Amino acid sequence: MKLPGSEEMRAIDRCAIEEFGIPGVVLMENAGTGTVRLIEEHFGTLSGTFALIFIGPGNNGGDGLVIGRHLHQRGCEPVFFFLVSPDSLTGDAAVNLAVVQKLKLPFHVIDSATRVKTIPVLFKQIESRGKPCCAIIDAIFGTGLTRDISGHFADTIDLINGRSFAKHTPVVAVDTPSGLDSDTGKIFGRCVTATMTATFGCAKPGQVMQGSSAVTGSLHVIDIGIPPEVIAKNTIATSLITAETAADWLRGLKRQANTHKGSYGHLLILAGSAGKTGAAILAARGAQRSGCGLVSLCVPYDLNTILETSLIEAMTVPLPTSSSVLNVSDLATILKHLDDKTAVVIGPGLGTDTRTAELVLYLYHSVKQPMVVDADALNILARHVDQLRTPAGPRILTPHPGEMARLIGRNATEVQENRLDAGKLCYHRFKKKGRELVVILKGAGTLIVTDNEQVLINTSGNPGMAAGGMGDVLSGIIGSLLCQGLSPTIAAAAGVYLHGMAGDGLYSENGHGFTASDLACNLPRCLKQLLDHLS
Ligand SMILES: NC(=O)C1=CN([C@@H]2O[C@H](COP(=O)(O)OP(=O)(O)OC[C@H]3O[C@@H](n4cnc5c(N)ncnc54)[C@H](O)[C@@H]3O)[C@@H](O)[C@H]2O)[C@@H](O)CC1
Ligand SMILES: [K+]
Repeated sequence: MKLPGSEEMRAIDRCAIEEFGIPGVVLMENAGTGTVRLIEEHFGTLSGTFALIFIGPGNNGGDGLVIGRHLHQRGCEPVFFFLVSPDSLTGDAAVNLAVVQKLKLPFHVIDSATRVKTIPVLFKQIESRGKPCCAIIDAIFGTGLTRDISGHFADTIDLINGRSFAKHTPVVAVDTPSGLDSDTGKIFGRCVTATMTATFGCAKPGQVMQGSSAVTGSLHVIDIGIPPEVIAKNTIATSLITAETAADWLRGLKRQANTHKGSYGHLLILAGSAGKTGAAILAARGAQRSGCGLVSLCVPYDLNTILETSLIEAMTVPLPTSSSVLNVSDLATILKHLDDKTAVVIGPGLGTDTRTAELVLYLYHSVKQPMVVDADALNILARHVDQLRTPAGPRILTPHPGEMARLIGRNATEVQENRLDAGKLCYHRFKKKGRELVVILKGAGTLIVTDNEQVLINTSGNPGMAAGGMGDVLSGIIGSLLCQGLSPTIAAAAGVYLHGMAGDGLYSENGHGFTASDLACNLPRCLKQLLDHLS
């Protein structure tokens, strides 16, 4: 599913209007009627009720005017609160204002803090006539919001959110809750907390970012008559990873009867140190349980027994001069074992010892195979950004917010406030010309930034996955999908979806408390479920 940002949505609207000849007022009409239909479906009959409709300065306000007209048509009394002078409306919004004025529908101009305070009084007056309020409609700002909300706009949003005068009345956001940056999910100072959002044409990237559902409420996409040809013709950088897309990407993993392990690649994992052997084990399990043909691990000599006894189906390479951590002095042995491998995972539980760091930097630069760079390998990269040369092969970086903060020189809160910007910044910092790079920013709504700034946002996963070892399993899954022939971007995107899906199965059955090992065990079932759905 495509998620156009505000610029892209403007281009889509323009294309529908100018190139395909669909008038803007028609799109606005469809947006309004679609929203009213949605309200009716969810909140029941509208006849004999009233609704408060807050109208802002742009076309979002125009949508609100259409909504009011159609509520009126269904026997619901619309009460408009204009947050700007009605005379200032232009274009399609002004066209709809003229109709509303001809119908003599009631309105109030709320253009100061003092006037905001009159809203509860007006509400009580209307309610005393014996009508219930069916909804509060937020048509203040849509995709045209560009700066922090202040003054009487902010006061109105605070009043809507507090609404002690109308505690149980649902709030319906038109296109997007006013205050939510539809590109990034950032809040412009204030934001309407909606019960439901009716968004037009397509969902927007900011609406699916971490935490945005707290302000969008349930999100519904309304078809406003933008032809699929218009969507196909316009470049949209962001899309959603769904079960359908993941299944389609994994199509090639369906197995023929006559097959052997050599067809599914050989993954080399460089992970683990004294006290963190579990990270290496979990990465290997993630790889094995997502169908990797063969898995080998390069391990410090002293830890070899632990790994060999825990991973009986994997092979290990005990490194002679590495004791508790991987050591650059074993480089020659590692390079020898790299020769026949399809892909590499480096980082889980490695530690950041200087001898390990030297090894990681060398391999990041020189390994030709695609490489998943995770955990401590990322912490090492973060300390040596200036020394990084063009890598010899594709790289997939898999930071969680803390690691991302170190990679881009911000703190974790800043990363979480604008995950999209953080992902893009990291991509540009590590991108080298001619080499494929994929950045995966983990967390709720994991996002992936890849070449040409394409952004993919994941829809699977749950709070039960906030537990140690989950990331290690993910690195193994992605390594395994690379081994099975998927491109770095698709391995990353399908891997992230599969990982979240395996967690979702466990969470929906028993809630949180499942482990990364449990999740790994659930991978074959999820993979099968996805592949079975393919026609
Ligand atoms: N043909 C179209 O373009 C369609 C547009 N539609 C609606 O139009 C919306 C986009 O319309 P607009 O581009 O007019 O944008 P908005 O309606 O979001 O409002 C933009 C206006 O708000 C002002 N503004 C921005 N930030 C502000 C702030 N912090 N404080 C005070 N004023 C601020 C701007 O100066 C501008 O006047 C969509 O979200 C959607 O609801 C729909 O009707 C479908 C068709
Ligand atoms: K809105």
